[in-house]
Amino acid sequence: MGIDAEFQVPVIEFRTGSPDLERGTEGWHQNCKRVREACEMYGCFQVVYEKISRRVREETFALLKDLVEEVPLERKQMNANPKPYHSYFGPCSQDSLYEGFGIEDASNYDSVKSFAHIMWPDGHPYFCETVNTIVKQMEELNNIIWLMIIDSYGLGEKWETVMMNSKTLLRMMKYMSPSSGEYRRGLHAHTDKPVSTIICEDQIPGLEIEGKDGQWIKLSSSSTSFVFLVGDPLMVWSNGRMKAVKHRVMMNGDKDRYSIAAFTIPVEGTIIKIPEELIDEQHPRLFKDFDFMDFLLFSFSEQVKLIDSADQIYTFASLSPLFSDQNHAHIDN
Ligand SMILES: O=C(O)CCC(=O)C(=O)O
Ligand SMILES: [Fe+2]
Repeated sequence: MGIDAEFQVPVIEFRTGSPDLERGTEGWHQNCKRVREACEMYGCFQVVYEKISRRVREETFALLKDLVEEVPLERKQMNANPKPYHSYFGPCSQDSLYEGFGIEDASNYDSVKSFAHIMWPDGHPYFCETVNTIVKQMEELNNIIWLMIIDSYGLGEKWETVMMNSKTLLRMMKYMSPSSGEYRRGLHAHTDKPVSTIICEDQIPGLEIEGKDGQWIKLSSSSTSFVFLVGDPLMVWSNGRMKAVKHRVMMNGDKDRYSIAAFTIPVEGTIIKIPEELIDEQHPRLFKDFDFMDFLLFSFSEQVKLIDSADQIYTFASLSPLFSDQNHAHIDN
């Protein structure tokens, strides 16, 4: 399927200190509308957010490069967690360009500290401070977006608490550059299993999202922008209004790509449930309620490997198999 480099996903600017970020203002409501439209039409958008400084981004990526280059593999492999997608993955074959680390609940300083103590004997306090700072800021950005989503559907306070009860899983990634001239897969096409994701990349592009007709759209971000992606549980929560966008990472050129992603993971026992306000005659309930962790475990289980990533949520929670088959049958590449 082709690449459409011309096509752009929406770019929404959250200006620091402007009234647009004060809940209830005219500017806030305009942003709510933009965020909702982007999530419903594209399942993602780029957000310009200067409150997270270039400096903290640069420092984080410099530290990530040190981590990748300096720490021996045996230590990296000690970044283990029984929860799916929370651990270290090294290049598992010569074919693989991907290497990634996971820190659960990374806005909590102690979590970053335990990670750093495994990687470096002295616990690298500068790593802890920098990484914890950027995660807290990314979490704040995620919370603003979440409040905008709630307000865009006219929902009440109850939903704010549910969201604020989530934790942030940080993944830090390196994608090796392929041999010269090649255009190769760094990460397979998938939809995200956490509620939502904010991605921050370091200058080298590579992230692509699937557009309406199956064409791939390359995203290019700047040093002040981030990508927000709707995950499967958020799509369910919105009763299918929002789109969980399929995305992948493709590499070419001779530079490695580094990125970090803040994933929203609800606390243990959270039930993903469609708000009553989003169910009516025109919008009948499309999904059953489910425990978030059951879905995460399901989507990483052996039995699911043959199901396309975007279809897994329908297999797991759709109330109408027909809806799933007709709208989401496609073959992964
Ligand atoms: O590295 C990226 O830009 C994307 C990572 C991603 O999609 C994921 O880890 O789910
Ligand atoms: Fe992803």
